[in-house]
Amino acid sequence: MEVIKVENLKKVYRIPKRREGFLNTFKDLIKHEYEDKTALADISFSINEGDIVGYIGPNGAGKSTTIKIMAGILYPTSGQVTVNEVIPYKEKVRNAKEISLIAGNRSNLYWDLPIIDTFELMKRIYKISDKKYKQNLDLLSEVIGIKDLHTVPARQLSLGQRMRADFVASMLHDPKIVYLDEPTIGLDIVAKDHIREFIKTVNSEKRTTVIITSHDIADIERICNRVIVIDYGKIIYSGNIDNLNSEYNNNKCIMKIKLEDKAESFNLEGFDVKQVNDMYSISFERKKITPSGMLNLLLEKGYKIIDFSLTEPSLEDTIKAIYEK
Ligand SMILES: Nc1ncnc2c1ncn2[C@@H]1O[C@H](COP(=O)(O)OP(=O)(O)OP(=O)(O)O)[C@@H](O)[C@H]1O
Repeated sequence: MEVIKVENLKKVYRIPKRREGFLNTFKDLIKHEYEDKTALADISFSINEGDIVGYIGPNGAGKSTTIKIMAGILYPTSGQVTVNEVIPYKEKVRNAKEISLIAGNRSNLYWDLPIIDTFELMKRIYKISDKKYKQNLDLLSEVIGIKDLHTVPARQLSLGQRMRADFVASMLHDPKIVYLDEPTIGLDIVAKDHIREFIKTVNSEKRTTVIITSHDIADIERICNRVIVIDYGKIIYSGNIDNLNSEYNNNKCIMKIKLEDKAESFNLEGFDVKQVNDMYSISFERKKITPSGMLNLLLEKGYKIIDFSLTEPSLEDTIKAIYEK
């Protein structure tokens, strides 16, 4: 079932022009001039219930702008967004009941209060019943591991603990859709894994739809079943992660070999060869030659191979290649 539909979304920011110099600053105060900045040129996609979608792109691509429009914080310049059959920026309150927006660089917790007080406040704001509140608080605190921290003020928490408490605060009302903007930014590897597992658990137990933006490709690789890549406010890829690798890398693979005779010079015409320490790395496309075909070719040419390994470009390599294009 489709829960989010975005059609021909466009967002142009109007920015006041600022010129250098005292006189110009004075003139700018009297007569405002503006310039247009297109953040979203034309974005269309739909997302089904229970999907975990990675919404990625380089800095300034338009990810946060899209999320803010879907969350009802911003109006688009043109186009249409429907979230749970609601136009989010027109019916903000109705929309807010069904969603949650969690940003790694901002907190929803009250700084000086014990975190349980923020949770209680969420209970009142969202009119959560006593039964549901208790159930969710117990379950979420247990899964994310903050049961012992309920009485600690937010300002005394580490970044990782604060982030986990933020997740609990934002999930108490059982949102159908969760927007995550850089949810693991600044966290250590263990804390990142904890957050990723939590997202997967909530998604599978409650069928929560999750849209996540992150510059940490591991977030996308570990939890998403689909990815949308945008750049300059346009979609450049939408589909599953495996296809992304084959579509952009032509099923490239890299064979690293170590030769018996270290002094032997090595070159393979028609292939990209690099020397890395005492090994050579050969890049080739599977559709041109299979890995076993490559091994046979090397043996036929008389090279004595004493060690070898085969790798495929990581998702990070693929996405880097897309951004560079
Ligand atoms: N409030 C604003 N006023 C003017 N321009 C803005 C505003 N917010 C964003 N922009 C511009 O719109 C474009 C898209 O910004 P946006 O924050 O959506 O990108 P992003 O993909 O989230 O980037 P990042 O990965 O760096 O967070 C950028 O060029 C940015 O400078």
